[in-house]
Amino acid sequence: MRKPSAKISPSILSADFADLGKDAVRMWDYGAEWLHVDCMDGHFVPNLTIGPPVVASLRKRTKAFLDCHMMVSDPAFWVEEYGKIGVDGFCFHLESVAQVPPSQEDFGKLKSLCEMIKDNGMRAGVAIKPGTPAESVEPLVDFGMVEMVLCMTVEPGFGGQSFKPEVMPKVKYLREKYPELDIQVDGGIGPKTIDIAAEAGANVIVAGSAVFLAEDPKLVVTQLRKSVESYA
Ligand SMILES: O=C(CO)[C@@H](O)[C@H](O)COP(=O)(O)O
Ligand SMILES: [Co+2]
Repeated sequence: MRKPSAKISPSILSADFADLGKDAVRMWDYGAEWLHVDCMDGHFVPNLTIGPPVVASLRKRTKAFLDCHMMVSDPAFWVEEYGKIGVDGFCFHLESVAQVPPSQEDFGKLKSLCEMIKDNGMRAGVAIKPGTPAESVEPLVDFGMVEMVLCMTVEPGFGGQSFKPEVMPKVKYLREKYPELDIQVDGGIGPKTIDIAAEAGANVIVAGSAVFLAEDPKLVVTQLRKSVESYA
């Protein structure tokens, strides 16, 4: 069975924040069907980025699938507002809601959070840090609570870090177990690292600095897609 289609999601964390609208539009023009929006609250991670007003302005500018990566301590607090804005994907961190591995009580919380995300018109995704095992998210996939697992390939918080190849066995394991699952990788992905991630089975590709700092960002978007498609 082929893995799901490639989705390229440039991370606007590396864009020019004084010109976000323009950068969002040009990513769509370069062929990126998703736009990755890193929402950080300064608590879950030691960095502060953007929230609802900016995400709402982005929504007005782009037709891309708005892929919000919620690096926040209380994701449930934000669900309704992001739903109203018209965000497409709401991906919360497992570690922000549950112990690792999650307890029985945590599964109750996770289930209601995922239901809330869907009731507010968004796709639910779960993100895990490099050190969090794949097994911790299996029940969320098995019970249809999430449609995407994001395997972080750097510690969340900042763009421009180095890709962690040690995360790849986790991606491989999830791909073998779930051939139709959207598996996203995020952190340090670019032309030099994409083949490792694509071969492991990732199909949703986030790239920030590799796209925005490139001389030819369109070429990078095309290279990322080609690599994912060649390992389909
Ligand atoms: O979520 C994050 C960082 O926490 C990412 O989305 C980064 O913004 C990706 O940037 P690069 O590593 O591709 O520069
Ligand atoms: Co991200």
